[in-house]
Amino acid sequence: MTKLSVNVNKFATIRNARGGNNPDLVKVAKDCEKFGAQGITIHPRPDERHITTDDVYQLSEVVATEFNIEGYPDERFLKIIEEVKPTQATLVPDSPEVLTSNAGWDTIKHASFLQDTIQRIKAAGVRVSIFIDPVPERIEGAAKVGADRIELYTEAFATGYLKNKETAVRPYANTGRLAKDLGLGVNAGHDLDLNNLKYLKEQLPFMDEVSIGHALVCDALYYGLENTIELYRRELQ
Ligand SMILES: CC(=O)[C@@H](O)[C@H](O)COP(=O)(O)O
Ligand SMILES: NCC(=O)COP(=O)(O)O
Repeated sequence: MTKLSVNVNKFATIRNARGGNNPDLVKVAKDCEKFGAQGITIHPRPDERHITTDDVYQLSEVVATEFNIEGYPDERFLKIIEEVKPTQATLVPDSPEVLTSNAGWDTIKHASFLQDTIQRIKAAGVRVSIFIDPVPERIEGAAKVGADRIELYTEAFATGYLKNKETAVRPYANTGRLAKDLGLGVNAGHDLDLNNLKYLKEQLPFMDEVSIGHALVCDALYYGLENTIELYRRELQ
């Protein structure tokens, strides 16, 4: 089964736009789970443009499904992980000023840093996933540095899907199977939506989790949150 983890960053973006507590992120997360989300994902960026540090601790008290915290593993992030102990930490090589995540890890160039970081997070009893491009050598590198899972960075798939879906999915299917053969779990995320998700699932039936935020929140503006989560879950059946 491929679990749907709803990334609630953009609900926090809307909330922060007016400075109050509407939408209430704790209520949103609980409702997402009530409507069928099998996980909640957040990405507490250093500038707190959406998810704040307070959000992290408040959500950690209420998330009853899988709690996935994404981010660059600096000391601030690692302290949060060690204190909150989420289900999963997803390491993303983002610099603080990026508009959104735009690259996966070079697990060869940064092997030593990743190995030490993963060891520290695992010592806290937290599962570790590495945000990664579908490059075979880097998938092999993820296994070597001790990751539990990879998260395939699917922006290139989403973009290519609109032109030629077979070509777009091929590197993801190949490296996803390689990861499985190496004993890694396989997550996927970034720019997945109601148009491309079903095909990705058909070609990578072994995926453990997809984390979806931006498109899902946009769809919820039209279809409502409960209906939208049901629509995304249906694409993963
Ligand atoms: C790692 C990933 O692809 C997403 O979680 C992305 O980081 C979303 O971040 P924003 O919501 O800030 O665009
Ligand atoms: N890891 C991907 C994620 O959490 C959400 O990415 P997006 O759907 O907002 O592009």
